[in-house]
Amino acid sequence: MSQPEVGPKRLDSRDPGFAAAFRALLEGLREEGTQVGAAVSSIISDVRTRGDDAVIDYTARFDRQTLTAETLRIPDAEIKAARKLATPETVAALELAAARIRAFHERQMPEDFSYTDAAGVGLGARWTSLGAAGLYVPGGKANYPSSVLMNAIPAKVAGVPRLVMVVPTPDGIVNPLVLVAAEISGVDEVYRIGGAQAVAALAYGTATITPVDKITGPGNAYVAEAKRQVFGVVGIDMIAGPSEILVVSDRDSDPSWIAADLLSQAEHDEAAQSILITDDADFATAVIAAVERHLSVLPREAIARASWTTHGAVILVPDLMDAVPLIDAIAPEHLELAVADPDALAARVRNAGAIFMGRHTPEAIGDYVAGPNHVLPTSRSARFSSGLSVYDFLKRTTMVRCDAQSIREIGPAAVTLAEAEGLGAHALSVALRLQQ
Ligand SMILES: NC(=O)c1ccc[n+]([C@@H]2O[C@H](COP(=O)([O-])OP(=O)(O)OC[C@H]3O[C@@H](n4cnc5c(N)ncnc54)[C@H](O)[C@@H]3O)[C@@H](O)[C@H]2O)c1
Ligand SMILES: N[C@H](CO)Cc1c[nH]c[nH+]1
Ligand SMILES: [Zn+2]
Repeated sequence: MSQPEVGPKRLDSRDPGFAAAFRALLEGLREEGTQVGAAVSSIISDVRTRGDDAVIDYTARFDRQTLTAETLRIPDAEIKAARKLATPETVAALELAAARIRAFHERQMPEDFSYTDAAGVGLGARWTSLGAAGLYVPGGKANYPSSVLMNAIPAKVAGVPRLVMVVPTPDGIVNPLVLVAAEISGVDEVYRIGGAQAVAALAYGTATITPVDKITGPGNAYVAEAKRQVFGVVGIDMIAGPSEILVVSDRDSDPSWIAADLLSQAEHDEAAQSILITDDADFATAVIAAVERHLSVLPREAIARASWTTHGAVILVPDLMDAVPLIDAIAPEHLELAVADPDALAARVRNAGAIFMGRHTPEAIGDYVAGPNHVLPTSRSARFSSGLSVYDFLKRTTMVRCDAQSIREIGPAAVTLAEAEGLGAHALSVALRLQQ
């Protein structure tokens, strides 16, 4: 295919230069390193030393908001009052989304197990929730109430007793829908702070904010770097990169639908990536033309256009099954299969954060109301990780129970292994119990 001067990259898997062009495309999916490490580490150490005072100073500097220790937290009355600032349809839509997300995540709850083996040893594993989870909600360019539901509901379903949300409110402006979503999903405390200082406060605590056990949620480069730096003190979910969508479509899809699907992720971020794989060159051309038509009516046209023209790609393959190795290499955050038999393709795909099956399942339905989580692995990390779930808010503890008889059955082998490792106290602690 010929390359247009501006627009998505066009690749054909039959071209001799395809392998190199595809490698370059994958390179573009790699998370870019950030240059904010030193600034973030100084903010974190300041919050550890000066607590609330440091958080208040950074909030004044970056969010142009004057707070005191007493006003860091958004009062429950203000959160309840937010409902009156939202339209009834929006609240109803959030409630429908919450119910569907809750129902899906309830199905993920794993079961404890226990049994007694042939040697008479009692064995098992039980799940317990984290004690406290911190949810970061971005407050600058993107401020999504749907992401509040997606982070908070799995934690609630897992049984986390304390859920703490932080959201920067630049110039004091709060998005009421974010507060409504927090209330619907059962968030216990909300603080009007953001950036690395909020992450540090959640991880280390201040006089006002009791520390949490794990921090989840997306954010800008400062937030992502802060999460990296506090990992180990607390758990984190993932470092989320820009959104991605990969659509595989045959010629029978409506080009206008597919164009809108590609733009649905392009409009998130200039760095988002939207890729179409198809087996029909005319269809590819029709989708590119439809993208142009849609772009001009989008409220976030500039962002979507920048993303599509710099990171968009259309790949032509001779047969749709030839898409499978490309999908696995891209390991997309979202994979849409707009083909006649999505099951046949899906069965062969190993790497994808979430799969949307068939022409009537746009990715955007999953962003809001389908039920599965929309916090998904990006930057090819679907090769080794999964989307946010109740498992992120649970941990497993194993249990062992020997009695005088069963320890005599398995203990001698433990003594042998301890001696082989030169660990005398290990050997002794078992051997003493064999002499009863
Ligand atoms: N993957 C997802 O699901 C998803 C969802 C929503 C948002 N996002 C991403 O989250 C990001 C949100 O970023 P945002 O900026 O809009 O909001 P944000 O809340 O992440 O960042 C705002 C904070 O950044 C800090 N900050 C800004 N400039 C700073 C500086 N010079 N030095 C130190 N700290 C500074 C401030 O403390 C401010 O409160 C975007 O990149 C967006 O794409 C991703
Ligand atoms: N698609 C985004 C995650 O990649 C999530 C989102 C929030 N609102 C709309 N979409
Ligand atoms: Zn989205």
